[in-house]
This record gives sequence, structure tokens and C-alpha cells, in this order.
Amino acid sequence: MGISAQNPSFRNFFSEKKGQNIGIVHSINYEIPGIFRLESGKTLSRVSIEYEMYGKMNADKSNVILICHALTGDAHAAGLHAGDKKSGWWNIVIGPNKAFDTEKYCIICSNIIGGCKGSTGPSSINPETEKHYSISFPVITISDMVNAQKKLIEHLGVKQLFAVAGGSMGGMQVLQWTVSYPEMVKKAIAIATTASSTPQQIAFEAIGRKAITDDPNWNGGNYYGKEIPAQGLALARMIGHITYLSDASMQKKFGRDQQDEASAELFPNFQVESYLNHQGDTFTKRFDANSYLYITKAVDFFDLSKNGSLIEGFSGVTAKYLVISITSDWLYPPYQGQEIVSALNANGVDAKYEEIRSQYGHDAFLLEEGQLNYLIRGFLSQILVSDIMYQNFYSVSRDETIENASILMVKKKVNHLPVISKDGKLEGIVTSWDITKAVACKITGLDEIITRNVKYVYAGEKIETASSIMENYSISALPVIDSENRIIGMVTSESISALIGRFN
Ligand SMILES: CC(=O)SCCNC(=O)CCNC(=O)[C@H](O)C(C)(C)COP(=O)(O)OP(=O)(O)OC[C@H]1O[C@@H](n2cnc3c(N)ncnc32)[C@H](O)[C@@H]1OP(=O)(O)O
Ligand SMILES: N[C@@H](CCO)C(=O)O
Repeated sequence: MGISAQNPSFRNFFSEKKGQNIGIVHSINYEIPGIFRLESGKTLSRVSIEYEMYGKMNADKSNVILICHALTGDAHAAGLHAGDKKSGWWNIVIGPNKAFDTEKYCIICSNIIGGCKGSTGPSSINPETEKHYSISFPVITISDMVNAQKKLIEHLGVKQLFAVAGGSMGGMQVLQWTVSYPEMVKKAIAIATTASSTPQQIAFEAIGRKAITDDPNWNGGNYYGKEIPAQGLALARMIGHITYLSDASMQKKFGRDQQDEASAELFPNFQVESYLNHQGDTFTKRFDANSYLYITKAVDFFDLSKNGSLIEGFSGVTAKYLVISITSDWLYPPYQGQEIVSALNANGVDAKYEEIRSQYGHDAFLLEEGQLNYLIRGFLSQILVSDIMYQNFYSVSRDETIENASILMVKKKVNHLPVISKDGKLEGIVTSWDITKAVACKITGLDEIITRNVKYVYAGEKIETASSIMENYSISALPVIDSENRIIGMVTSESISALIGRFN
């Protein structure tokens, strides 16, 4: 790695718990059955989705985390392919004891539709013509990428994702998931991203696309089996790569250092030139130019605002959110992460904003191991009352008889009955112990034995809060209420204990 973090002691603080690697992994290819309809209305058939899976699904498939990759990523997020020396692109956070702990969660990452790493894209063979799609490939959007992932997730029998996470364009997919399929996402982690591409972001992508289409080898997109538009693609990557770094990281990596004169054709190359040439050159060996055109356009089209309002765009989102920005990211600056959180909060969504303090620039989401692990681990392991409360609870009204209340308790095998008013507000609670005492004292009216000074919690509180109330007052069930004192669920000591076995 080229530079050390801005404040080494800060970085070490977050690196305290080292994870392990997951070893050899392999990719799987899934073909979506039938026709796949795109947002544009166009259709594709025999769409392939390449994916990798690390860790095991638990019995009810409730521990699945989907990882969404950035612009030039792929399904290989972690571990090693047999014979390779380089691990997957997010190996720093995926594995045993890492934030995306493969001992606890089942991690899935798939290559996006439009890509060139095993999923159907412009370089694939069109089954109707038996030729490369090239630029006959339909326009794709971030929403299409998410719809293709949803097909894969459904095929794997997963009803709800425990979390969806990703950086940059991966973060856009995260946002899109929670807007398109709110009921399918419990937790969302969007890093170094925006909810709407800005003119400056579009401008950089546009220059990259022009570099490709101006290369004579691009040949209207028909270069498969011929010379590829390597010069244009390399130039596109060089421009893009500058936006992934920062002024400070370039200073630190290269300063004004030059290469040996012997390596130069005309003038000695600065080290930064040589670095960009290397990045451009390597990129042409791993990426398809047409895919680059389609994917960057999908990023440019991305805009979740509705009628000009991001608040409106996020209406209906229910996932709990962690939004992370990077202090030195000038491509997706922190204000864009803050805007996402404000719009989510305005919709009543539990969304938290965090910043990674780094000099690496945008690509810090691929590099800042300690801070990423610390923030993501904390967010994934935080369990709220709403995660474990029972919404199907039984209640009584205060004019009920003790006999009826006790029959209900026996039939439904519960030890607590919240007492509620006609408009659903919490008035008190009766327990099986209250009833036992009432029978002993020959009391028949429920009203006389209700505990009115009832303890309660709110759905958004941490389970630690609920369990300490239970412990302090020696009670085993708490009503969960909303801001208008209406009861919306019950949390019990059994539901908290059940958590211990949740991910086994
Ligand atoms: C996010 C996703 O979903 S996946 C996509 C992520 N992957 C990529 O973007 C791949 C290409 N990008 C990179 O390599 C990115 O810089 C990062 C963020 C992934 C890695 O960052 P770092 O570890 O800091 O690597 P750095 O930016 O210094 O680049 C290292 C490479 O530059 C080369 N290099 C460094 N200095 C010079 C120089 N002066 N002249 C020539 N080459 C140089 C190194 O030899 C090394 O080459 P290699 O990758 O072929 O081994
Ligand atoms: N370096 C990453 C970040 C782009 O957002 C990539 O190439 O995908």
C-alpha cells in the first residue's frame, strides 16, 4: 500500500481485531429463466449472473448479506481463486472475524448485468444472432442491476436480506435496493456514494467514454476478435483513476519524483505519469470497453429523487441505514452522504452518518481496513427492539374479567397481557402472577389488579436498553410503544435469549 493513514494511532485503534482469510473460492453462474425485462422496456433472454458465496446460510436464510461492487469490480469479492495470488477486491472486510464475518453471515456478491466478468453484457453472445451484442446491447440502469440481483436472491430462496452493502456504484445499488424492494432489506450500508449523479461526476465519465469512442479501434463497438480500443480504454481509466485518489495521496505516493531518463521517450516521466500509464495499461487487460460505456452511463442516469425531492424519492424505505463518506473523497464528497442521511431521516428512517478519516480519496473504501471493519461490524451487530419484538401479541381491555384473561393466557401460552384502551393506547399490564394473587384474594375484576405504572420501550431502542429495564425491575416482558403511547409489540426475555442462537 502506498501511504499510511493520516493519523497512524487512529488507524491502529480501529485495526485491533484481525480477521482471517477464507481460502480458495469459486464463482457460480446462474441463468435467469425466461425473459428479463429492463427498465427501458427492452428485454433480454438467457441472462447469466456470475456470483460467489462465502459462509453458510442458516436454517431460515436470515443471515444473508449481499455485497454490490463498484464500477469495475466483479463477483470475486473475497478469498482466492485457485492459482491466484491476489485476493478478491473486498477481502479486507470479508472473512472469519472480519466485519462481514463468514462464520456468522452468508455473503453473496454478483457481477452486475452489463458487466464483463461472467454476467451478461455487451461482450456476451446474443442468443438470437449468435454474435456479440456489442452496442446492440440495451441501455441498462442501476435499477436493472438490482432487478437481476433480486432474481438471483429469489433463486437462492432468500426472502429478506439481512443486509446489502457496497461502495461507490455499489452504494448506488444499495440505495436502489431499499427503494425498489423495501421489504427485502433489513440493513443497508452505502459507502462513498450519491443518490443522484452530479454534473461533475457525469463530466468525468463523459471524457472517459469519448476517449473510448474516439479510438479508431473501437470501430462502432465492433472490435471483438480484432484489435481492442486499448488506447481509449486506458485513457478512460487514467482519467477515472485520478478521481479515485486525492491531492494528498498523490503527494505522498509520488511527490515530484521522476523516473530514470532511460525510460523516457522525450522527457523523463514523472512517477505519477508512469503510475497512471500502468493503471491504464493493466485495465485494458481486465475490462471490456463497451461494458465501460454502458456501466458509466448507468451511473450517470442514476437519480433517486422524485419530483426533484430526495425525501420523496426515499419515501417507503424501511431498512436501517449506515451511510459512510470519506473525508478526502472529492468524487463523491461527504455532503452527498449527508444529503442521503437527511432525506432518509426526514422519512423517519433510522439512518446513521459516519466518516472515514483518510487521505486515500474515493478508493479509501477499498483500503481503509481498520475503520471499515470497525464501522461495519458495529452497525451489523447492533440489534434494536424492533428486530426482536413480537407484533402478534394478545391484549385485554380493563373491563375484562380475570377469568377471561386467565383463559386467554392459558390458551395462548403467554404470561403477560398488556391492557389497552379502545384506541390502542397502553394502560397497564397483567401477569400470570397477578392473576394467581387475585384468585387467592378472591378478586374478580381485572381493573383491580392491573399494574398501571407499566415499564415500556420504543422500537428504535437498543436491545441492551430493554434487557437492562427487565433486569432492573425483575420483569420478563415489556410492551413496545410508539410516540403516541400506542402499543405496537412486545419484547420478552425469551426473545432476547433466542438471539444467542440466532446465527447458528
Ligand atoms: C471496487 C470494486 O468493486 S472492484 C475494483 C477495485 N479494483 C481496482 O480498481 C483495481 C485497480 N485499482 C487499484 O489498484 C487501486 O489503486 C486500489 C485502490 C484497488 C489499490 O490501491 P493501492 O493498494 O494503494 O495500490 P496503488 O494505487 O499504489 O497501485 C499499485 C499498482 O501500481 C503500481 N505502481 C505504483 N507506483 C508506480 C509507479 N510509480 N509507476 C508505475 N507503476 C506504479 C504498482 O506496481 C502496482 O501495480 P500492480 O497493481 O500491477 O501490482
Ligand atoms: N476503483 C474502483 C472505484 C470506482 O468507483 C473501481 O474501479 O471500481
